[in-house]
Amino acid sequence: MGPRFGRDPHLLVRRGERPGDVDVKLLLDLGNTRIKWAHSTTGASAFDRQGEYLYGGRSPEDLLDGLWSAAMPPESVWLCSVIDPGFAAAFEQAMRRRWECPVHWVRPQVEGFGVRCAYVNPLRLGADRWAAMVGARVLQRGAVCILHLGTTLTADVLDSSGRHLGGIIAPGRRMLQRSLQCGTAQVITDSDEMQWPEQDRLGRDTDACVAWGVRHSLIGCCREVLGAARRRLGGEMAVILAGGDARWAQDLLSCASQVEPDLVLRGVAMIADG
Ligand SMILES: Nc1ncnc2c1ncn2[C@@H]1O[C@H](COP(=O)(O)OP(=O)(O)O)[C@@H](O)[C@H]1O
Ligand SMILES: CC(C)(COP(=O)(O)O)[C@@H](O)C(=O)NCCC(=O)O
Repeated sequence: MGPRFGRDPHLLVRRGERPGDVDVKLLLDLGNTRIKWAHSTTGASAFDRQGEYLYGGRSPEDLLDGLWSAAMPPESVWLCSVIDPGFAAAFEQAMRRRWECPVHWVRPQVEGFGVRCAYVNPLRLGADRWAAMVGARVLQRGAVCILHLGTTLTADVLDSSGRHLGGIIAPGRRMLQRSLQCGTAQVITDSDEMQWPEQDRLGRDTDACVAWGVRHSLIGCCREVLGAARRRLGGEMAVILAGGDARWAQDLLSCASQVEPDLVLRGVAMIADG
């Protein structure tokens, strides 16, 4: 029996379509907030985003029920993970038990897929940041700044030769909001959903003050990074916005940018294609 997507409160975007019984790679992006997954048959230009889940405290077995419902197992699995290594290992074992197919981990490299990593120890770089840079090179051959607005806000800058010049890691939208609630006694907000009433960009109650504070923190940080990237590159670059809050940020950044919520999966597809 296939997964019961319709009744699952954790499925956020759209129901996973059943892959046909053909050789399909399963691409997984295990982020700190959500699992995103896609199918790929012919590589980077043809990956097919399937859906996304919040983890919701569920077991790997439960999560897998929602990821693949075809009779044939995937040809291979490509796993890009930045979550707890113990949970990721349990996830891998569950997949191996279920499908007996190869499971490949995305690992950052000194150099590969047209990208040269700035880290002295590339294995310390998040696998999702590496995959995003590989994905960005498919989309942009020139200099590029990736702003990834997920659980965290990360930025990574590549010059036109694919040299990674470095980046930043900062708290993301929900993390910022929750840190205020966790770290204070009286900053209490009514909901996780933030509203930005079009006033003068200053709040007049706690909800609005937090909403504007979070927004200014994120957008101000993005603008600082873009300025630093321009100075370092000595000129303009393309801007790619990725992650769950990419669309939200695009409206606010007032610069030319391309939204690619699935940039990590695009990179994983490229890596899986060899
Ligand atoms: N229903 C939701 N649950 C959690 N986060 C959401 C939701 N809708 C939008 N978001 C935003 O998406 C961000 C997470 O983006 P995502 O790309 O999934 O992160 P990650 O790759 O780190 O798992 C959160 O910071 C949050 O602001
Ligand atoms: C910075 C990150 C937490 C971002 O994860 P995300 O917000 O996409 O879930 C992840 O890339 C990570 O754990 N990186 C390891 C440290 C580093 O990149 O230097």
